[in-house]
Amino acid sequence: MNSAPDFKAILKLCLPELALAAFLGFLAVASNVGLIGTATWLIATAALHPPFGDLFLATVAVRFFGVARAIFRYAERYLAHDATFRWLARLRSWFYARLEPLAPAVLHPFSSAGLLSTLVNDVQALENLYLRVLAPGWIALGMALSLFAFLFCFAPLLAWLFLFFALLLGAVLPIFFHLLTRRRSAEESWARNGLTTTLVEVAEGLREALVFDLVARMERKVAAWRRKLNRARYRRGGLEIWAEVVSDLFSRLALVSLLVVAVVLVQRGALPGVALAVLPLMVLTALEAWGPLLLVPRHYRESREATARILEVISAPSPSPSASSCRPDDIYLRLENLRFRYLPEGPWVLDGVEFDLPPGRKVALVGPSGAGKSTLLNLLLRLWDYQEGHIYLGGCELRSLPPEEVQRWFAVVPQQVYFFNATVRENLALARPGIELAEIERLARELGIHRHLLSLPQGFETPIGDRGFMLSGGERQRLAILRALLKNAPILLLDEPTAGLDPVSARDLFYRLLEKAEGRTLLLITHRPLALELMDEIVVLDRGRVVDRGKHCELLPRCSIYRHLWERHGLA
Ligand SMILES: Nc1ncnc2c1ncn2[C@@H]1O[C@H](COP(=O)(O)OP(=O)(O)OP(=O)(O)O)[C@@H](O)[C@H]1O
Repeated sequence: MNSAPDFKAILKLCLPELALAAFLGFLAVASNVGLIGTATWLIATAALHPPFGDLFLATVAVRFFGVARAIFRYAERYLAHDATFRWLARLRSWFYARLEPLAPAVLHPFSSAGLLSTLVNDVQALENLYLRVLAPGWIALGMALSLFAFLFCFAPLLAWLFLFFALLLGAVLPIFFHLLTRRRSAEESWARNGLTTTLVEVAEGLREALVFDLVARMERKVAAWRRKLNRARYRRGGLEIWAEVVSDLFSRLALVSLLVVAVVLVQRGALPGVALAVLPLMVLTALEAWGPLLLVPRHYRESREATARILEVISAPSPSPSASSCRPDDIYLRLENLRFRYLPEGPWVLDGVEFDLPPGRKVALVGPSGAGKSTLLNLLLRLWDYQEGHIYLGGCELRSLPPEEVQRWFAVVPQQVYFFNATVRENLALARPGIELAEIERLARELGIHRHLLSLPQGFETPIGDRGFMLSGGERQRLAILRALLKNAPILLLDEPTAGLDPVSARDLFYRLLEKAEGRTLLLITHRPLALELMDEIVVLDRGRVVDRGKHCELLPRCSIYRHLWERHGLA
């Protein structure tokens, strides 16, 4: 499934497999009603001492319905759960597949806690769509129609009375209680979302909370949300208990009414005496299937809200291009009058940037903090789409190329490196699946970081924890460089690659990196004057504009921003 479905399409996704399960559920309830009906008939008739032959068929029917009820119930549960779990798994994979190309540009209005809650809770909430909305609805509807037809054959008045109570218990009461509890349910889901978001914030910001002595404040915040959630649950639960009591009272009232009418009909000779016990008991048994209908409107609304949140995320316009037949014939990168801003009304972060990056050339992009250097790197990787101007890669407009195609040409060391919770080797192997450890070690040796990696507790097999938190800043940076080089992509994008290393190690590692990157195109983003004299060209960026460009020795005397960069580091 490629296009974003609406609520109806999500419903249709689960219909075919689950319709069979619901039909089996209906057969289970019908068998139960049949069992009660035939058993009551058998007992009532047996009291009149008829010949055994008259009871034979009913005895067989009781056995049949008894066994059928169990088999149908088992088959329904088995099929329903199996189909629901498979459906949820499909829904999650589909949601993730839609989510992936959106990251991070389109997702940035959503908080990570919100996304997590959508991926886990909202998809899970759709489980109720079948189990607590569709199945009880279908089963009750099927039962209402068949029992109505059955009763109509004996006594139309009883059939209409049954239909009246069926509608009252199955539609009027649930809708009435839903209207009554709607505000409470909304309060509950608001409090649940608040609690989830706060808990994720607390988990992510624990270190800062400890450092700034905010733990007590955070605990109070969590406790406040928990109290709000408990209060909302308590209020909603209280109302639902009342709803159950009222619904139960009405089913008893249905039984009494049916009995009264049946007595009158028997007295008038319109019904055989034995029907007095059989028909009302069958109705009472059938009405048990009406119990779950009380919560159908609530679960339906929750499923709709969950679907709306899922659709809100995945319906965001994806940066995928319209189909383009252009294929880059080389790796010549050209930026022409490039303009970009993060928000539609926000300031231009890049404003008319122009420069070329021919194959094999080494260019540094320097400038003060906030000049837009990392932003430019994100545009080159197609993580965001630019609004005006052009970026050409091998003659093709970058925007018209699929992000996967673009990302194939680049290896990157970003400012904030992400590592998976796996071993050093596994994280490095991501650069080139199937790569041999020997090759990783060879490159690590050439970069001069082999010794560092071997000094870790289990060498290359050391687990590095979530986001690599078990490594030092310098170790993370070394790994990131090694991983980028292992990718063997023709263009290297380095955003402050040696941040976190002391100046001597940084210089040593960078020189080795340049050696290994010989022949590849290199774009170095930095505001530290690191080996800039070795660059073919230096582009100076300030407030989103290229203010100067040239070689180190040309820029130093004439460009004040560049000179300032060196002076700040005491090098000019
Ligand atoms: N996701 C974002 N949403 C909105 N604004 C952003 C976002 N990321 C960056 N910016 C803004 O864009 C501007 C350029 O940021 P960018 O990170 O590209 O600068 P930089 O030159 O790389 O800075 P530094 O050298 O400090 O890393 C800044 O004003 C920053 O606040």
